[in-house]
Amino acid sequence: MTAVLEARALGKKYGRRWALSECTIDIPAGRVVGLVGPNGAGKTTLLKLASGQLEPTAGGITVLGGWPGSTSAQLARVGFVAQDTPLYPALTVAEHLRLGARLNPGWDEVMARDRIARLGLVPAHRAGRLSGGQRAQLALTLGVAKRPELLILDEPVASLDPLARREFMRELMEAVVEHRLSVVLSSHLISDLEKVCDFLIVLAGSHVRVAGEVDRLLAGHHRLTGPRRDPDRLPAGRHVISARHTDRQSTYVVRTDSPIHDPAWTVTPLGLEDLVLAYMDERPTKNRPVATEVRR
Ligand SMILES: Nc1ncnc2c1ncn2[C@@H]1O[C@H](COP(=O)(O)OP(=O)(O)OP(=O)(O)O)[C@@H](O)[C@H]1O
Repeated sequence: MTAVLEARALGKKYGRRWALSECTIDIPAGRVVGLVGPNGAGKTTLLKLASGQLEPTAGGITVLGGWPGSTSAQLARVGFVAQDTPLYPALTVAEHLRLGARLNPGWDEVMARDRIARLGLVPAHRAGRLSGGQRAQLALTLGVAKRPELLILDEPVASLDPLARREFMRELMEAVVEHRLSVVLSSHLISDLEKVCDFLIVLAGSHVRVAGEVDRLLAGHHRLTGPRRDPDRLPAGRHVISARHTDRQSTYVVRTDSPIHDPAWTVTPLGLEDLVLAYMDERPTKNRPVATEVRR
């Protein structure tokens, strides 16, 4: 299967500070990718590099086999909805749709109109008078109706109410299935991502902490709970991702390829949120391997 996004030692510096560093990932086509990490981790920077809005300082990135933003054909294949839903405040909803139709060769007029009607957006209203959530819905409509092959969404649902969020996620999944759309979606709402994502990237401190298929990542990580002890007394071959201790008890999240049969430990599986939090909690250390899963 072709990769929708390939990054090799990708880095971006603002002034003297790296916003993204040594980012190497392969995202297969047809996936819904959840991009998570703490504030300032580098998520928006990665998404802007992928959509051609920023130039790398180091390394390289290809999207759908081409340089991001290099040609109008390449731009037409990638949809991007920014975190701050940039619209033209003086233009009406209908004028935004007309602009979308003029700028995008694959524009789906029926879909755009249906979506606007279903959301109850009034075509004659100016974007500057819409609520934050309504603006986000309009921006999302423009991104989806463009019919891109890859849709990049930077915190698209943050300003939507819970019902609208659920509805949007459902529509997104329909578009993935019907139009073979690939999606990269950044969000702090892991419970939403859990429902739709089959590929996960955790960024923290400008580095990729983990990347791979959600099922395989969940199968390869465990929580170990037992009497307090140091990590060097853990069974061999386990990478410690996070550790917490009380006076009497230690709790580790470990990555391992083999089953753990050690009666000294209670072994429990992890959910997506536990996994994400463990990697976000991880202190950057030079010697700790980045758990990047390679495509099969
Ligand atoms: N235009 C800019 N000029 C200087 N520094 C920037 C610029 N944009 C981002 N940064 C810095 O780069 C780092 C990564 O920012 P980025 O916006 O990519 O993080 P993020 O993971 O998207 O954060 P959030 O979850 O808060 O949206 C931060 O330290 C931020 O301050």
